[in-house]
Amino acid sequence: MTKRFVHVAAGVIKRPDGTFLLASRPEGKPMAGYWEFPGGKIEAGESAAEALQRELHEELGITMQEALPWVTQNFDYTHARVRLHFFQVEQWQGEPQAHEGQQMAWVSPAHHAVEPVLPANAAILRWLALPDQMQVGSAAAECVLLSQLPQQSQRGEVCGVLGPQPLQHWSASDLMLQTVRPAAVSWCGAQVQSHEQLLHAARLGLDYVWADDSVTLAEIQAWCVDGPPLPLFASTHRFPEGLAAARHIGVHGLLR
Ligand SMILES: Nc1nc2c([nH]c(=O)n2[C@H]2C[C@H](O)[C@@H](COP(=O)(O)OP(=O)(O)OP(=O)(O)O)O2)c(=O)[nH]1
Ligand SMILES: [Mg+2]
Repeated sequence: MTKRFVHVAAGVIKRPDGTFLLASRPEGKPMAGYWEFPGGKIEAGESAAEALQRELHEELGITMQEALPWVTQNFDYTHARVRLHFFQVEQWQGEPQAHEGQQMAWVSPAHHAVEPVLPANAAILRWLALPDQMQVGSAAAECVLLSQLPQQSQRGEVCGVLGPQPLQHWSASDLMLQTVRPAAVSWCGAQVQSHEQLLHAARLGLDYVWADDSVTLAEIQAWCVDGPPLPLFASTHRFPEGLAAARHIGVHGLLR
């Protein structure tokens, strides 16, 4: 019999300098000593955001003021099969305090400094280094080239906070020909035009997808309802109101 999912809400509590909070799991819980994002199980009748609000108050004594839905991850532990609903929390009241005897650490995307981290969180930690506004190549024109001419999309560079690092950026049609993520690249993403393509990118373990201009706002909203399985970029002109509006519905960032 397949185990039922235990639904969990977890918060990436982020300060303006980009550092975020990790906490160690207290003694007595499964996987005690492992580091995690504060949060916990969603109780009957609660939305994921409501559960996070309650957990952050119980565990850290803070009052969350806004939660931006981000990504959802499934993981099979021996103790449970979990579905993790991650949010980014950038506004809260109070100073986080360890209410449950946990250790706490503010860490940066480039340097986590605490170990071991719960295995379901490995991809999450990588993804926190993705900028929220991205273009591929050193000029916007190259981005257009990369996305429109698949034969030229073998290798580019991610700009933004990543600095120049090898990137594989596939067109939607190239994506569907792939069966594994290439080993030699630091970052691997793809253009997507359908939900099927988005799910394929997640199965390959990619770092992001870009819903190109052919994807409607309604489709983007539908893909975000339950949290996309990996960071989702949308096109800049799909969100003329800007990045904040996109993040509000669960889009990671904008790509031009
Ligand atoms: N809070 C949190 N849980 C995570 C993360 N990653 C991850 O795999 N998990 C797993 C570990 C657990 O199996 C599950 C969370 O369940 P939990 O038992 O810690 O939840 P809780 O805080 O409500 O604890 P309790 O009241 O039941 O003692 O999700 C994460 O980043 N944060
Ligand atoms: Mg917890």
